[in-house]
Amino acid sequence: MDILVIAATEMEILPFLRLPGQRRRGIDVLVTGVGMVATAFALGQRLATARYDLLLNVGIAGSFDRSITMGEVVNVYEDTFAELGAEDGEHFIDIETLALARGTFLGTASIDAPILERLRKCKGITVNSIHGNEATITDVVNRLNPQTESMEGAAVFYAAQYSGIPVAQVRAISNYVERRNKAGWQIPLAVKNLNRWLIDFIDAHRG
Ligand SMILES: O=C(O)c1cccc(C(=O)CC[C@H]2O[C@@H](n3cnc4c(=O)[nH]cnc43)[C@H](O)[C@@H]2O)c1
Repeated sequence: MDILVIAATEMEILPFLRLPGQRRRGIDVLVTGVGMVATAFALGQRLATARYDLLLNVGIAGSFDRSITMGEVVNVYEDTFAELGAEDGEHFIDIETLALARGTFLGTASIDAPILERLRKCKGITVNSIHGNEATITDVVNRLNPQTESMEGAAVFYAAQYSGIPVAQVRAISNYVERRNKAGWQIPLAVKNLNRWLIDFIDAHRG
């Protein structure tokens, strides 16, 4: 199985990148840069010249859901471009209601693997700006009821959908989505747990 692991930054998958090459055999890694545009561009370029059986987007993420513990690794099965649409005074009209494009995409990998199945399944949104304002957080929760937030997930699902390649998104929670509180972020814990999961997953699927 040819797998492409996609991460926004090297920092998020450094423990995986430090594995001996032999253990990473058959697995390609793409570090895209942060955000939807960088991700779509890098992934589009890669998929123009290489074939994969599975795209696996990994990274850290924020959580709206306080029942998810800091550092928990989750399976984001659905992801929405939360800012894609139009403002109409106080209201927001999403891109699907405008009938201009699809705004929500699904993880499509039918991986019969307990290692993926045992993760909590979460509904995610993808944003250009990390939420850090109580009013806009309330608005997006009321509108989309998301559990997680990243800056790339929906772009990876989009590229996978239009390339016809199965895709999964696995993220570890580094912070709660709240008024900006950088001191509360636990990036090292999230990166450690994410990479433990990734290494177990790859060991189970290499070959
Ligand atoms: O906000 C900062 O000051 C900051 C400083 C260092 C690193 C970062 C990040 O790595 C965040 C961007 C990165 O992580 C994902 N992520 C993590 N938490 C969230 C979130 O609450 N909302 C959206 N994205 C988040 C994201 O996918 C980026 O790739 C930030």
